Amino acid sequence: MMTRANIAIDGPAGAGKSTVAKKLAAELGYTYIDTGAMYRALTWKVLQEQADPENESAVLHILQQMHLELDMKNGNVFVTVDEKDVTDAIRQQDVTSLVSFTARHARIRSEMVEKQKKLAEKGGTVMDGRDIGTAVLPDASFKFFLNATVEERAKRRHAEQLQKGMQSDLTQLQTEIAERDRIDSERETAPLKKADDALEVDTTAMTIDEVVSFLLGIVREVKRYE
Ligand SMILES: Nc1ncnc2c1ncn2[C@@H]1O[C@H](COP(=O)(O)OP(=O)(O)O)[C@@H](O)[C@H]1O
Ligand SMILES: Nc1ccn([C@@H]2O[C@H](COP(=O)(O)OP(=O)(O)O)[C@@H](O)[C@H]2O)c(=O)n1
Repeated sequence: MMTRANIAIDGPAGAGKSTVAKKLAAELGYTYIDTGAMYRALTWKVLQEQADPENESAVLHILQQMHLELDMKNGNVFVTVDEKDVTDAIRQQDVTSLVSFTARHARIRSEMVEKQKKLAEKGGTVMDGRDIGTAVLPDASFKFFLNATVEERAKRRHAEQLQKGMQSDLTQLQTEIAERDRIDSERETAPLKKADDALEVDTTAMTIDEVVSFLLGIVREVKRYE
């Protein structure tokens, strides 16, 4: 019988994780779990409460009090905090520039990892983030680490923001992405890092469909021989 695997997708900002994870999940009939949206939602709430993102106890208190929900509707992730739809708000610049600071604390990460493990306990998930292969799902059946040059990742985000009618400055975006990757890679707890047993895929010169087909090929091929 085909088992329902868990698939871990990690990588730096703009590598294509959420786009690819969503499509892979749809192809396999799996649930997509966007862990970045969880850290973003927490950061949104920290901003609302005018708390200091560097203050671990204050951030932890907010996390323990807030009610966070992730739902898929028509192929998109909707995020609710305390009954309020924050789907668009969590993608705004104020949240983006602070999220790596709230995500740096050990106690925050341990609460988040617990929640994420629970979401995946029945299998059949595609989960994307920074520490999925290393900390959240170390036993995942498939681990991918998507990467691309920082120039390409900034270009992709720039195109996306312009398409959404948002303001965007390519040079600034590249600096912001590189800085966020630096903070994510240098933190002490579960830094952004390829798991030793993950397959790294350089997507710089690949289209979205090429990346999806490549990953899907591996998942289907391996499952056939399980
Ligand atoms: N291989 C690719 N080629 C071109 N554009 C891509 C590719 N992968 C993703 N994108 C686009 O780049 C942007 C960032 O992708 P996203 O999935 O949000 O990245 P991540 O989740 O890794 O931050 C999106 O607009 C997406 O459509
Ligand atoms: N598993 C995860 C997911 C996200 N994060 C943090 O949350 C931020 C936002 O993640 P995201 O996946 O939404 O970011 P993008 O790659 O979409 O820009 C990251 O820069 C990390 O600081 C994390 O620490 N661990």
